[in-house]
Amino acid sequence: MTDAAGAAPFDRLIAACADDWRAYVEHPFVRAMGDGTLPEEAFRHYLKQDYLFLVHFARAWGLAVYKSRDILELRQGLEILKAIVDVEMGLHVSWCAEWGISETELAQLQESRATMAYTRYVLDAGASGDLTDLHVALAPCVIGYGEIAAWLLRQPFLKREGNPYMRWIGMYAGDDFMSAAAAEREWLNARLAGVTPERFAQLARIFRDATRLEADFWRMGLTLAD
Ligand SMILES: Cc1ncc(CO)c(N)n1
Repeated sequence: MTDAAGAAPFDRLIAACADDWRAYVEHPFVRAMGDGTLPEEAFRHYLKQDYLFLVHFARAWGLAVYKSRDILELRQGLEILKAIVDVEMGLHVSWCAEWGISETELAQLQESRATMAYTRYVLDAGASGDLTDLHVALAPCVIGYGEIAAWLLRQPFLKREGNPYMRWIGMYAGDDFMSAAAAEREWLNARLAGVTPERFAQLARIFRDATRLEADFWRMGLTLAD
């Protein structure tokens, strides 16, 4: 689906905050995973906070269920919610274990300010807006991580052998995540087609805010900020 200028609506959201989007996708944390130089301590900090992120991410999809207007939307939200709770969180816990982070430690984590800012922003965008506002706030996660993994795979500096972060890259570049990202992109393109310029500007603001908060999440990992 394209507009008169030939760009899909979701690509126009990215174009509306191109510098912020690039700063997020090509963040120093991301590059350091790619070339394998990311300190393990930074990755561990990120993994722990990402566990807390996933809890609120699941809540956000619960909110999507609540904001649904028909059975299709209900089903879509419910399936994603179930996938996060039943599959992704379990994977995350076992992955943390491999990185030396126990379930007990996860249960006692203190949430960092960057995690709070980002997750509560998304929940508020959804609570005060409609399902489209919520999806737009979630797009930097759902679509962004796929873009990041795909971007890394194209970089000449990517270290494929003996890189402890290759598995992270492989997971987000994998079929499961990529097809979820593609479905999200399609849903957004359909929803954004034909919105008024005023509405588009509103959504572009949410998208930009959420993108900047994702970049802050990377920075939190790098600086070990609490
Ligand atoms: C912070 C963050 N954004 C996006 C994703 C992808 O689901 C994730 N796991 N964590």
